[in-house]
Amino acid sequence: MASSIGGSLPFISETKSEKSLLLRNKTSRFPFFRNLQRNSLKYTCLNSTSSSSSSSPSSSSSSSSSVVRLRKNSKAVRAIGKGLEEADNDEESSEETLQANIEKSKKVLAVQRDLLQQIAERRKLVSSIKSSTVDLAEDDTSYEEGDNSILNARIVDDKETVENQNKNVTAFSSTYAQSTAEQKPETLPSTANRIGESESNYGKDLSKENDWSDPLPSFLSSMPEASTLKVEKRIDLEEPSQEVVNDQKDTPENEIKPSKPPSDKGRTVSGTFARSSLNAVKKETTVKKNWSDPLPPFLSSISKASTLRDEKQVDLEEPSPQVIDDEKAGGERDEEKPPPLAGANVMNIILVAAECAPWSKTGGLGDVAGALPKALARRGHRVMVVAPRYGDYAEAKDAGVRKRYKVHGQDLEVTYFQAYIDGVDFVFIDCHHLFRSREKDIYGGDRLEILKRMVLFCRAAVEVPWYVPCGGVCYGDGNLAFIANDWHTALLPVYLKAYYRDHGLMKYARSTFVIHNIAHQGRGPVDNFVTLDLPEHYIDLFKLYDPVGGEHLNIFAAGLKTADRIVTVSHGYAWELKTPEGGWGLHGIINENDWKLRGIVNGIDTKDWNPECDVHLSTDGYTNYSLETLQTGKPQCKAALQKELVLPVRDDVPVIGFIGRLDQQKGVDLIGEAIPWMMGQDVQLIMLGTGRPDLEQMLRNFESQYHDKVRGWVGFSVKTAHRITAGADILLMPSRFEPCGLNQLYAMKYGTIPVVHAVGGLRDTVQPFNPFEESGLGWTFDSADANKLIHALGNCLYTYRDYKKSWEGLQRRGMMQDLSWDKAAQNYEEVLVAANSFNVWPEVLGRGSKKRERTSKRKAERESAERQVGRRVAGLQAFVLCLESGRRCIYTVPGFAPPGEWGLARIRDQSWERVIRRRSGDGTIDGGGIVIRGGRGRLGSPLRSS
Ligand SMILES: Nc1ncnc2c1ncn2[C@@H]1O[C@H](COP(=O)(O)OP(=O)(O)O[C@H]2O[C@H](CO)[C@@H](O)[C@H](O)[C@H]2O)[C@@H](O)[C@H]1O
Repeated sequence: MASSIGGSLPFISETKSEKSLLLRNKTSRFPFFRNLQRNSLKYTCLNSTSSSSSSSPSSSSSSSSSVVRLRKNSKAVRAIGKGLEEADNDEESSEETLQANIEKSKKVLAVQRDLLQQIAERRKLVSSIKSSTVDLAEDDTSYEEGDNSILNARIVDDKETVENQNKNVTAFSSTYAQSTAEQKPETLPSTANRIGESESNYGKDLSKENDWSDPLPSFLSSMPEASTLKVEKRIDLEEPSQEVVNDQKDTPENEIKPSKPPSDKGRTVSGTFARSSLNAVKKETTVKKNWSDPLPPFLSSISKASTLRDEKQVDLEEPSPQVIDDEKAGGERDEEKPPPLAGANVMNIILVAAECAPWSKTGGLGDVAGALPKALARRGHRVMVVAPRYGDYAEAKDAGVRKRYKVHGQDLEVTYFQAYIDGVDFVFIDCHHLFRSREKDIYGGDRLEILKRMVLFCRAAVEVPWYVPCGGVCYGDGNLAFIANDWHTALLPVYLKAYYRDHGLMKYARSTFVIHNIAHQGRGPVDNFVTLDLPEHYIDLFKLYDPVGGEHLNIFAAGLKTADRIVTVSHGYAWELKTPEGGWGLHGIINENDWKLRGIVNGIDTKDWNPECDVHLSTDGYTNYSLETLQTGKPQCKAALQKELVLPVRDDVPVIGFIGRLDQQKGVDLIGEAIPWMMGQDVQLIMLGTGRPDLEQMLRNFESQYHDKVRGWVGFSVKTAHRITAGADILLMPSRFEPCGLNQLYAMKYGTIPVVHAVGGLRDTVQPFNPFEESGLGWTFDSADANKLIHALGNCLYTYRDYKKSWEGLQRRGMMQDLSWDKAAQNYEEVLVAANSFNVWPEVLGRGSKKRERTSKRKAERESAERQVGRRVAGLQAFVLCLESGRRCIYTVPGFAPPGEWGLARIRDQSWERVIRRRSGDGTIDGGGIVIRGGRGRLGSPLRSS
């Protein structure tokens, strides 16, 4: 019988020690179970008793001890048990007596069953109350609105029911409690409940932990347990213990799944826990709100817990700031702050330029200096822009740093102003004497004066990472990359080398020199060298002889030679620079340094130059427009432009725009040559520019001569530039050379069709229209010739008039391009990484061959290299870059990757040094470096293949 009962009721069949073990297991996983353990063991005895007494009359001792226990625990049970004892002692009893005893036994069982039944019902009731409080907590609105009558009635009903139910078990539980000397008072109220928990599992397999759970995590489902509440409370108010977190993770029914895969595991777990805790707190508070004292014991304890959290209640309707912060922090970090796009290549970048939009701008350089750094910052780099302070810039505050420099015998004080905008530190170097006086004409003054400005600017700029704290911390030279731009800052790489690197300082700061326009080189007499304040032997870097300038001092040349990398702003221009026509006397140096030159096409600032949100289109009849509203928005802008410039407001006439410096480069004179033809067409021409006086006058003449068709705006107006770009149908760019050109990019973004001379960046960015395939972005002409311009413009006008669909296709294709800086920024990053890596090479190679020296220095080299690359390097894979006689030629270790191009070198059992030496030993390398990617390991240690 016992076995059969045991078989069907595994819990009963378990030995005490087994059950104890089971409970201990539970206890170890759920802290609150520790408080249950003692009581649970008692229930185990009780259950054993009942099962024994009912299952096996022969096991009298067991039966009798059970009855003794029952007597201790309940008056009713005691009375019946007494009857049983008497029955046991009377072996000669009649059959009726036996029958009576059996009946009595049955009654005992019936009473027990009844008790169990009541307890089970009570437990159900508790569950339903809990779920109703969960509903309440979840439905804050209806609760808050005060429409609680039905709810309150139900709760009162429930409460009464609970109290009635409790009365039924009070005698049992209180007696039991009294008889249990070691029982702690605070656990008493929940005793019955625990019985309920135990007994409701009667007939179930308790080894299945599901029996202990409801949909809530187990520590929450045991809310009635006061001690449990305390545990919860502690957990809620403090960080969850690792054990608790692990318990949750380990326990299937308690799984609290993170909503997102944990990037920061600890934080996610913690955040999830905080949310769970919040729910628990909410439930408890709701209970407190609806139930008045006297409460059933287990609810009193909830009340106590709630009271203890009174100060938190305000936060409960709205989650506590801490919880929100936690969640936000987790969420934002996951969603809004993904790992940097630059990954392990993250570095400190300082872009130095003579102008920076929107504070100072005369052309495209200002645009680039204002936009490229933001794109680099978006990739995760720490980025600074250093520019002169020509005026009062509202955003920039005095950094409180003062420095003095002597330039050309003049003692000059420099101050630094600083702003942090869009993730970029903008540092403006102020020197009233040299910069502030030039607000209206930043490149004005005589040659020496300009040279002095640039000398001061570059000397101060190269030291900014040491003196100007940004966000409280100076950049320093760790993993630092300078980006110098055009001749104005070509001295920066030279100063970096002469003042610092030659002396073992800023050893791992690198410089990249960007060519926006090689036509301006900072040429001057060789005598000007003294102004540069450089060691005598540096003069060779500057001296240049060419048929145009004779022997002269060339700032641009020195920058090209000294920089670690050279970038120019398009692929086409990179090629042109190497030609005598495009190199402007520097093509020889460019060719020599071809290995470090790369073309990267500019992007555009899609916040500034975007028809959808262009601030200059929000007034005066202009409107913002998008691809969807192109057909209405753009004509509206066109009409507004015609109106503003007092031209006939006509939708059917093509409006041709020109924006740019009025100089030889921009080919504005070609427009002059084509004007007679153009005026024979039904067109309107709007030109905006400033520059050479003769060309400015030309614009004025055109306007007065063709007043019904031409407007020539002489001046610099950013607003008008934006409005022409939006209102014109066609943008003319007949530049003789154009390193990149930004206006054609802006035009395409605004649905304005470019007609350009296919040169430099214009050729790279404006694919010619192909009417057969309906492809391309505009019209190009292949030489700087007025007739060619006329031919291209004629085709364009023809399409505009007669092929509206093709025209719209051109507009849409242009607008749909991704012209943002993001791609370019990624390319710049590659260049900066290469600049950083390149110079590992001579330092690694340049050591003596003696083994001891090698060993002692290797560590320092390795550490330096690691510092420079900014992380542990090498390991499984390495790129080995070697240079051969000025040709860009990248080798890898023979046998492991194809030579002559980038390749993956899987280097087996070869030390870093041996790799280098083997290559250098066979005479194929006369310069070069190493780029290391990924993996773990250390430079200098054996590199093993995976
Ligand atoms: N009168 C005026 N009023 C208002 N705004 C005016 C203006 N004249 C010009 N601009 C603006 O200045 C910028 C000119 O940029 P460009 O790239 O066309 O020429 P720039 O030759 O100065 O730049 C050099 O550097 C850039 C950046 O690398 C290269 O794209 C380019 O080919 C190279 O010559 C545009 O934003 C344009 O709207």
